[in-house]
Amino acid sequence: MPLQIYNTLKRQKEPFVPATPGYVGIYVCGPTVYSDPHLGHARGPIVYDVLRRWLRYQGYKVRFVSNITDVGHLTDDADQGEDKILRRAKLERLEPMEVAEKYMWSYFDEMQALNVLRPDITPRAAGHIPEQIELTEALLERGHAYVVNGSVYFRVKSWPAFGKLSNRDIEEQEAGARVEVREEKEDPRDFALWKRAEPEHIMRWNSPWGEGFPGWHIECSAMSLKYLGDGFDIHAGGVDLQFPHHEAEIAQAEAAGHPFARYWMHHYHVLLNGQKMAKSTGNLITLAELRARYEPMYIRFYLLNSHYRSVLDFTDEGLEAAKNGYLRLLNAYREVRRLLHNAPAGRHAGLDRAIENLRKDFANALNDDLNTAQAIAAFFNFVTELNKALTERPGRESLQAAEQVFAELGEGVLGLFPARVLEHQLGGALLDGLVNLLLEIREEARRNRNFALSDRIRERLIELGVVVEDTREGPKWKVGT
Ligand SMILES: Nc1ncnc2c1ncn2[C@@H]1O[C@H](COP(=O)(O)OP(=O)(O)OP(=O)(O)O)[C@@H](O)[C@H]1O
Ligand SMILES: [Zn+2]
Repeated sequence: MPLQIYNTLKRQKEPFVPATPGYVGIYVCGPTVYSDPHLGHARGPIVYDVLRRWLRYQGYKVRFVSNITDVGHLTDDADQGEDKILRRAKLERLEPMEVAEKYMWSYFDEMQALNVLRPDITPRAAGHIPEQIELTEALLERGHAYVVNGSVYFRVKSWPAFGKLSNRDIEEQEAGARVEVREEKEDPRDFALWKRAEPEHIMRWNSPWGEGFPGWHIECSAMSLKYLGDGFDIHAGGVDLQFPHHEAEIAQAEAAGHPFARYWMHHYHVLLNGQKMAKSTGNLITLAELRARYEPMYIRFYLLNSHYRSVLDFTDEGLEAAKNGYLRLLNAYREVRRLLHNAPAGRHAGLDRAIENLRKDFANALNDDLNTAQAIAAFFNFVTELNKALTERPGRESLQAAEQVFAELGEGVLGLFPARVLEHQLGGALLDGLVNLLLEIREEARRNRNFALSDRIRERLIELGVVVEDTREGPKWKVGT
């Protein structure tokens, strides 16, 4: 089965066919950088990271673009209120661009810790003012926008397709629209493409309409078209962005004569106490707080262990369970790597079959609208079979194939086993060698009835997080619980 993606535009799963064979362009709406990222901010980047890795694994050349909003996002969706970054700058007594820089790096650091690949391009809104002005001019020329008092608004009435993504009827929107919005708009449903800067507004640029700043939605249309071209493949973001943000993005691009994204993917929210985690409400747990308590790979595993189109209500117990599940996979991977050091040549039919099944089930899961939870379940089934096979001392060729499947699918696609985790903290040849040496000394001490020494070695290892288990075949150890 080829890759199927749930396309919000069509409200159904569809086979994914890129516009240009062999190439895929993806645009993901990134954060507005005015505070430290929370757990919710990690879901989209991790899910679309797996999408990107999966496409790449299948041989596509992927261009992955994800923006940083550093201007234009106001505290109120109806084009009123303050710029979120400017408000924070006043609070922290910083330049607005210092705020953007500070929180952009805090976001990048978190993404790196979570093993999210860097985007190929990370365009910033403030660095693309000419492109946004140009698109606004094209809309004016075609009669889809109008100028009032130095601001430019998109004329929703002129674009009947407005609402097609979120399935809203524009006439109904008219009835439901808020009445207290700025009187300068022709119609309350219209939205700002460019806004006149009041004297105290320090984030301002020259434009054909005077000094001002771009509306929030226009950056994504301008920057995605610039880097991915007309009719690009996939546009993604959180479900909260469907309306008005994505709806506006489509209207701005298409009304200016540019066919827009062909597949729209939306991930559902991470909740805390039943409510969306969000900066604006303060209902959140930051990634930094979580990382102080948990290895980032537990967090990545936790987020991938549910489907992206289901809401995920965060609990500590859920994360603890993810930790145990993750360690089960990691320890199996470690064990394979350890046994490979001196395995005799040969194959193991049961293990070979388990690897083949894993490859098949994994592909089916991801091809079914990126079902990462199902792909992880396939790994668990595999580890059960693997552990059985390991008691029968499988030969090197089969162990190598098992190592490869962990590397290719576990790390290459799911991004769960970066070198950092394998090599340093939780494994690696040196660590293996040192722990094995200590256990040999401990065995010798026991044989010599030097229990003080053997107990000391065991206790110190436990303190370091190495669990030693004495079995009939000798001591075994693993890292973690
Ligand atoms: N709780 C959440 N779960 C999943 N995705 C989220 C969550 N909150 C935000 N996102 C996504 O993160 C990206 C950045 O969003 P944004 O910077 O607007 O964050 P936010 O926390 O929702 O901010 P605000 O509360 O001010 O609206 C968007 O794609 C958005 O959909
Ligand atoms: Zn966007």
